[in-house]
Amino acid sequence: MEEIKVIYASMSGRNQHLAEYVNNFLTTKGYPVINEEISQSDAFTLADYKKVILISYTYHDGDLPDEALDFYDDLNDVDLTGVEFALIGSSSTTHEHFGRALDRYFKRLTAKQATVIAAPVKIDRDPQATDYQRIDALLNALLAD
Ligand SMILES: Cc1cc2nc3c(=O)[nH]c(=O)nc-3n(C[C@H](O)[C@H](O)[C@H](O)COP(=O)(O)O)c2cc1C
Repeated sequence: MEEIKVIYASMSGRNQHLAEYVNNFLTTKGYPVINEEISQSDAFTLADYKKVILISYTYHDGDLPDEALDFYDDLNDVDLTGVEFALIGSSSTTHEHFGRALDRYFKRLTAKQATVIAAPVKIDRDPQATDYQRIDALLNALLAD
């Protein structure tokens, strides 16, 4: 089966945990997974994949994590035609711009001809059982076609 890329940004561990959950979900179904922390991930290789899962917290005032900025800038210079993305992130409703980093990715990825398969799954801090169900549904949609 085709390799699926999972890229995550995490400062205090929640999104790293979500990346591990996603990895387990995919490998249990038999998909090979490449798992990368975002500062180690090369946006120029994204077009080599058919399916990518991007997992990120939101920082500052509704912005991307600092360690994601190079990756995000490089997205300007790639053509992602034919690549499907799913966006997931734990952030916090205590902040004004809840999970807005995911909205930024949504806009940029679609501007670069990627297909973002659904609205981002935004999770308030620690994931609950219903959040895992939302993640499962998103991943099943990503795998469906
Ligand atoms: C300084 C700071 C700024 C933050 N700003 C936002 C924000 O603007 N919007 C938001 O939804 N969450 C914000 N958060 C919350 C984090 O995104 C949230 O705690 C997230 O679960 C952290 O994920 P991690 O454990 O993977 O690092 C902020 C957290 C900190 C410490």
